[in-house]
Amino acid sequence: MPQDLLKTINGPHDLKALSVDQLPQLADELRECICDQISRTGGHFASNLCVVELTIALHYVFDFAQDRLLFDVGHQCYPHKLLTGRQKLFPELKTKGGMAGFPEPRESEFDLFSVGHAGTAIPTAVGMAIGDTAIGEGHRRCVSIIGDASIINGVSMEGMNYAGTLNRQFLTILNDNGMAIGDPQGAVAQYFDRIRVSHTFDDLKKRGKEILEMIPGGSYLEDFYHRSGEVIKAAISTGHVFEHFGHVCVGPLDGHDLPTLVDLFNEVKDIEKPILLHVKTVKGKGYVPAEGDPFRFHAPKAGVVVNGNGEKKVEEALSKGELEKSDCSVVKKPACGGKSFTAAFADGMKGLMAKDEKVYAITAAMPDGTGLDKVAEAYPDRTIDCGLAESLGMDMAAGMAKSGLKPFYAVYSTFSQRALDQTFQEVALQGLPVRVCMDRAGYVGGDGAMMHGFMDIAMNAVFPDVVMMAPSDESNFNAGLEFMRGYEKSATFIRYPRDVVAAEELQADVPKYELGKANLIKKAKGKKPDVAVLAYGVMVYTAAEAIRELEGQGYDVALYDARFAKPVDMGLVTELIEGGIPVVTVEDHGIVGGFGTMVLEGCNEAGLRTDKLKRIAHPEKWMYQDSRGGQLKDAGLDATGVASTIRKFLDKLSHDVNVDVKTKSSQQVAK
Ligand SMILES: Cc1ncc(C[n+]2csc(CCOP(=O)(O)OP(=O)(O)O)c2C)c(N)n1
Ligand SMILES: CC(=O)[C@@H](O)[C@H](O)COP(=O)(O)O
Ligand SMILES: [Mg+2]
Repeated sequence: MPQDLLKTINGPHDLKALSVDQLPQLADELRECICDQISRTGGHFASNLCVVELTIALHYVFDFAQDRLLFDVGHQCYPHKLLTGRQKLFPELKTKGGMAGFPEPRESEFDLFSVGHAGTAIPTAVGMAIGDTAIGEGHRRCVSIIGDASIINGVSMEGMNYAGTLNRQFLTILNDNGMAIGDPQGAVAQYFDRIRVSHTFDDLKKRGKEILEMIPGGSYLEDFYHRSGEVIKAAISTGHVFEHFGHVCVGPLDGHDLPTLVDLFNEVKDIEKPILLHVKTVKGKGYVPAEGDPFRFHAPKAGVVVNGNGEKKVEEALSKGELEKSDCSVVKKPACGGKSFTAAFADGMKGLMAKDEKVYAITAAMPDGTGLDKVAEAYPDRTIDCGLAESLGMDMAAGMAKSGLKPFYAVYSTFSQRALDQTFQEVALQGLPVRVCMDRAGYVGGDGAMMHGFMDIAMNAVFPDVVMMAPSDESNFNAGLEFMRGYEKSATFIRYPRDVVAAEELQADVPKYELGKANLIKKAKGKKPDVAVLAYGVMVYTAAEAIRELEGQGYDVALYDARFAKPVDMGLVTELIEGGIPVVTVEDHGIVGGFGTMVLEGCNEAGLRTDKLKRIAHPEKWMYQDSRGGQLKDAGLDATGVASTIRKFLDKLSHDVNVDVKTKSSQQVAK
């Protein structure tokens, strides 16, 4: 398809110039453009296909140069970006200088917040509605789109609760595709499922009169009904759960029925009430394999989606009965070039669960991302998905630990931020042995600034007694998990990156984890090394590579796997500093409050000199979308960067010593 219409759209004004009859073709072209792009670069897929009609209809009716549009999570913003003048950026999706994978105000005035975490759209929309009204801009309409899984997130519900009291236009679109990344969890998901049948507008028209009979006479809804347009009359819903949150509820409607959506938005756009529009959609709509398996097509890697031609082949095979919808796994994931830390975690967890029936695993809507889907296959009764609710996950873990279980909460570092207060009060303050396993710790690559795990040490190390660890490779991961299983005195945290574990490990026999003890990986050649490197987590391997370069240049370096950021191995640090050996820390975490800073603070507490201590960590700046390798390089955290920083540090120290010696001798001469 040549995408003739799409090419003419440089902004919503061009879209508005089309006739409603042309919109379905535009929808097809948008889908093809997205399929083509994702086949080449990977990216969020099924959710974008899902909102094509909704996005077109919204931009067709509203004016988001003025009005407010907020996407929850934001992983479904590609059609929006393609309709708001960003087609040229799309080929470089999620790469440096290219299009961000999430809403990004730096890119366009049509994106209001830089977001990727769920639960943000409704509460921020409430704030904007209040703010706009207060400053005399209340004519700006406010619209948010949220998925069926994200709406159960605590802060979404809090937003709905407040929104129900707003006395102005406020439209929330519940995009109910019956999916989170995997299956949605909980009672609300079951409720949505019961009202899953998607009514076409024609069906609904037949129900129009029945609806009126269901509306209590004299109620605000009856009054509203009589003043409403035809679509609202047909689709107004009574008894919807969000009616009790003070919203007029409309739907469920078919979220792919473009003409009806356009009519509906025209009818609701100026209604001065909070309205909840419930639409039923198909995640992956229009790409048959994704419709059959939206879980696998949530965010496929490059090559998983087969471009236009391949799609036709799949469709053909389906129509000939050569392929079942459920069998769409014929479209294989490309080899990822090594075992991921996530896979190592899943294997490690299975090992723990095999030997200890008190071990339970929890995820908050990330079974695939955290590897717990594999664990659930082996231990379905001891693996819990609590839904898209990180704070709930943390509190459930607290309760389970209190009952005597050994909960391991697998959560992305960035999403664990959403459970900070629960970690503080319900876990740490109680001294409960919750085991928090933080995946995606460090730079994550293409998802960009909001998804890096750059503050998990800073955020959690402040709690007295907790233990913080990071494994350098798979053997250390297993040893670390085993330590956590046995440690009952407090919460334990382990962090690991969106990366692969080393195929060849640095140590043949990995010693057990001992609280607060680093592990010597490589001795210096001489008695007193030029420098000792204490690396944290996977950075041990980067440091080892940097050291090979330094040794080639004549430096004698010792390497330690720090293992613990809390407690820091102060015995080792004291020995090194008192022995006059410069110490360099290396980590994939923010410099503020990171492992190196823990060492620095430890030295300060112990009255040790810190002039021979150097921290290598994330610089204090936002790091936007790029490959993880690119981000590490930018931060000076690739092997070359680490070697160069160490070299400069040592050069400076020897220069300072020389200056010192010269100053002293000239002072002696003067005497
Ligand atoms: C706080 C938070 N936790 C987890 C995620 C990871 N995540 C991204 S999309 C998604 C599922 C969202 O489901 P839904 O809201 O129904 O949207 P859909 O993907 O179905 O379009 C999850 C769990 C996230 N982005 N933010
Ligand atoms: C939108 C979202 O939050 C997730 O889909 C996230 O992008 C997944 O990241 P990974 O690819 O690292 O699992
Ligand atoms: Mg959904």
